[in-house]
Amino acid sequence: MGQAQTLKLYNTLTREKVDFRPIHPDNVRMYVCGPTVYDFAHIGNARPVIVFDVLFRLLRHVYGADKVTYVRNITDVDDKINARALRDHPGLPLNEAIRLVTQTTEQQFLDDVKAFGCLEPTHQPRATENIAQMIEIIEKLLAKGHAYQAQGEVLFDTRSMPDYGKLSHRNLDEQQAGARIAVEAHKKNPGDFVLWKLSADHEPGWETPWGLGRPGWHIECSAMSGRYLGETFDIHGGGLDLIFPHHENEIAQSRCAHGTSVMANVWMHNGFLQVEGRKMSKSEGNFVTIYELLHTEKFGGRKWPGEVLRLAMLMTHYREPIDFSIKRLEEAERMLAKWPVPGSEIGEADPAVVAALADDLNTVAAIQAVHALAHKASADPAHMPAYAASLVLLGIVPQRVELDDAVVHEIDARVGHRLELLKAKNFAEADKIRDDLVARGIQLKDGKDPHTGERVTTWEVKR
Ligand SMILES: Nc1ncnc2c1ncn2[C@@H]1O[C@H](COP(=O)(O)OP(=O)(O)OP(=O)(O)O)[C@@H](O)[C@H]1O
Ligand SMILES: [Zn+2]
Repeated sequence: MGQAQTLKLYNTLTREKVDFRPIHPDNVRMYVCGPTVYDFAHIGNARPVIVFDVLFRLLRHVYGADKVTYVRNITDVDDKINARALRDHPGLPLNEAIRLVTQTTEQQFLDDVKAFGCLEPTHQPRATENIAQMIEIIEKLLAKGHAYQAQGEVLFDTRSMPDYGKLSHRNLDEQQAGARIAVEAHKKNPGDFVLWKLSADHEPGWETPWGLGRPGWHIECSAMSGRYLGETFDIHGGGLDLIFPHHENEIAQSRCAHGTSVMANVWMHNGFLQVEGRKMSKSEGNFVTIYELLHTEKFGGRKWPGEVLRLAMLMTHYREPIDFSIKRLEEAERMLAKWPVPGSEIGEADPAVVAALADDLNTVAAIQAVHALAHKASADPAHMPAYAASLVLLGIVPQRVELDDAVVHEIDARVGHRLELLKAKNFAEADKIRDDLVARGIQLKDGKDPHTGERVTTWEVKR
């Protein structure tokens, strides 16, 4: 655990890699936008969860496990949730139906994420449990002239903030000039966004000075980050699609309400998981849910272990897009098959792994270093403790494989075929079979039957 290790992180705010210096090294604070709980999460949604789990692990390694506070929220109030509740539970009162949707979806999300070996964030606040904090921020914004009421809504006045648009590098004038859509009549500026809106009788609502209503999306994260991390904190993360408008508007609300010059010092965004070059998303309909991947045979005709998806995800740098495919999962699985199951003794992580991760989470280089270490640890147990510690940083635990009968049969048959090839002195083909099996983590041991003197081959799964 060395404080000497300086982390370099790419900051979307400045568009450059910076040396990371926490505001208080004994409480490093990170907020990551969590899921809106109306439907199963897809494997694209898993990317920020996994990427920021690696960062959480790294921060804990560098600053100490009890010196990092990680908040990932649950958005459990949203019009998409209301629509889903109406669709799925038409007989129930809306609020009851909403509770059913959010509770089951939230539980599903937590189960999904567990399969990826993610640590639990320090806090996982729900939006509906932070309404008072949202109201407080909106009151401040109104009092300071950064917000106004119009047609049953409280709106943020983007013109009231001179440097609005800094994160996404958008300029209000350009936006206005380029606006194709007519400005909604009640808005002062096209970029103004909803902080609060009135609810109809059947919609979920909370009593406020502006009537019974519900929050806009962005205000939730300002309220929850402020409550758990303070007005200014170290790192704010999420997927690339959140830069605008979500994060831009979080910054506007928090900075204007608190009178601060920054909300978070470092803004980090993961790239998209794509299918044939397009972002995996619910609206595109090109998604595979985490549940389907783990528990059904929908993707490639089989189930996939969570750690395989995790490794497949980390085989690309977090800011690059990933084109998702079965080939990629197979590649990760083959690599994992060669990694031994670590012993229980955890030593010091390999400096090469730490250095790679400290360079803006270079998981590609970190995995290469772990791979080399896995090889060494297989040959010499003295390397096991360092190997185990390095795996902890990546959050990957290679499991002993359980082979089903069909696979055992297939391997037996190939081993038998190889023996015949050897007898026929077709060494090239025989070696090909051996190499193939080795690539799957299956080690062959050639010997002689002590009684008959005949060549025999046994095999085992090496992990
Ligand atoms: N294809 C993707 N690749 C990487 N990250 C993604 C992808 N799709 C969504 N995310 C991220 O997942 C997190 C959860 O977001 P959210 O629950 O709002 O997803 P969503 O917007 O419902 O998904 P969708 O885009 O499919 O509608 C966010 O950080 C978002 O940036
Ligand atoms: Zn957010």
